[in-house]
Amino acid sequence: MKIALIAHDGKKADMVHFLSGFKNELQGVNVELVATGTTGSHIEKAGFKVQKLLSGPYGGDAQIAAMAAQKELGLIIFFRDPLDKHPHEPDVQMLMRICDVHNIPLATNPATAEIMIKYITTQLEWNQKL
Ligand SMILES: O=C(CO)COP(=O)(O)O
Repeated sequence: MKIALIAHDGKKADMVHFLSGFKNELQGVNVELVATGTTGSHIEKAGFKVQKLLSGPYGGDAQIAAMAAQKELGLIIFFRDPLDKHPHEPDVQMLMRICDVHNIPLATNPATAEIMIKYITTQLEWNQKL
């Protein structure tokens, strides 16, 4: 399963902290990570293998939306910063709309993402044992 990761600048540290907490679980299952450019660089530095797309403001969110529309993603984790402005807000809205159009799970905060990651890693672990 492919998981897309995106974090606004004010939430990048939260993303790295979150993923690091699930490193063992994620490494034990068949999960591929894809991320917008700068988020991907942070994740890579934390020791994860990740496919990096364009930076968000340069089209990275749109690339993730295209992957979602083509059913290439099992889950999107997007830690948005609700206290900051973003020049590419239309792309952000478009990504969230595409997730709803195609019924793609989208976690926009760590509490939701934790529930999803725990569920997914348990299910994948179970399937890999079958
Ligand atoms: O802007 C973003 C999400 O809207 C994230 O993009 P970066 O990961 O390139 O900073």
